[in-house]
Amino acid sequence: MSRVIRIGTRGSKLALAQTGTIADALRATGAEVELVTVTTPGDKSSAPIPTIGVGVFTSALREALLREEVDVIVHSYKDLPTKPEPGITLAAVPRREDPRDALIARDGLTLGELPPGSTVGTGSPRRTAQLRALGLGLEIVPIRGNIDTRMRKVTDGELDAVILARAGLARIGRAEEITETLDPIQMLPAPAQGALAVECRTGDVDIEHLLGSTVDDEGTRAVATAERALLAALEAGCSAPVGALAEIVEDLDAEGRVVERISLRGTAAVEEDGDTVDMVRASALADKHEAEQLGRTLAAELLDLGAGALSGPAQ
Ligand SMILES: NCc1[nH]cc(CCC(=O)O)c1CC(=O)O
Repeated sequence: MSRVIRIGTRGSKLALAQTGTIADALRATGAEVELVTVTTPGDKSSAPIPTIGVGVFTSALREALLREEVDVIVHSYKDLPTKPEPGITLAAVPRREDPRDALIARDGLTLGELPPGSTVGTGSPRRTAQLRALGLGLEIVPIRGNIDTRMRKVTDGELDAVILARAGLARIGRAEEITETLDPIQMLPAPAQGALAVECRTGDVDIEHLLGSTVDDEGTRAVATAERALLAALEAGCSAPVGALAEIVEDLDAEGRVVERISLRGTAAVEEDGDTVDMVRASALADKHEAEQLGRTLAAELLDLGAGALSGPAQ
């Protein structure tokens, strides 16, 4: 392509790392790529994310895309609102990193080794609810800030531990400080955690085809679709207490042939007067081409089990 491809990015270390992988992949095809930094209101605010809403990091990037200041934008998929944005196309979902959550604790401790009363920092209602459900007697401390700021609270001795997405730590080169990668049986990740969403303007077919043929990964798209359909059906924003993990698994069909299916596990909070009183869990299996339906079916099951129809920021 003869035109220079402008990729819009936030200025954080994580955003630059994520955008960098897409820029590198496009450059490898011979394309000329330029990075354009966009400052979002979410970068300037110090309010807790559940208060300011999930859209704060994405809307400024989308506005820059719609104003034609940039041609491609890259998000952490889990930070995207579930509602589609008119004029914007999800052109690629690249191969996902490890979706699990990670513990960074003092003295190399694991979750099970933290004594009752230990302080664990997280700003996520999903992580908070699942930690409480484990019944370890941990004290959950609300925190925010970028990954480095959160990690510093452990190295400075202010907190005993923090929980962060493994993918983010890997992307900024700090995965070796993880003291335990949490088993999804204890802690289901956020829907689409560890995956990226690469967007372009609807109708910009050159860019759409380029992204689709270079960085899109069909399997990741399928699992992320199942997880996000579950989230959407619960009408929850990314900061609501919902966890989901879909995986491609091999199964046998009626004739004994090996086929790929999607397995989906989900968890959601049972709420009373806005407080989480319990977490319910369920799982299901479906054909690889029925990702969306699988997510909706599992959401219906979680609602039957008492999950609250969530009213969180669903922008
Ligand atoms: N909500 C913030 C956010 N958005 C994406 C990531 C990490 C990368 C990812 O999950 O893809 C993080 C940090 C975290 O949750 O630890």
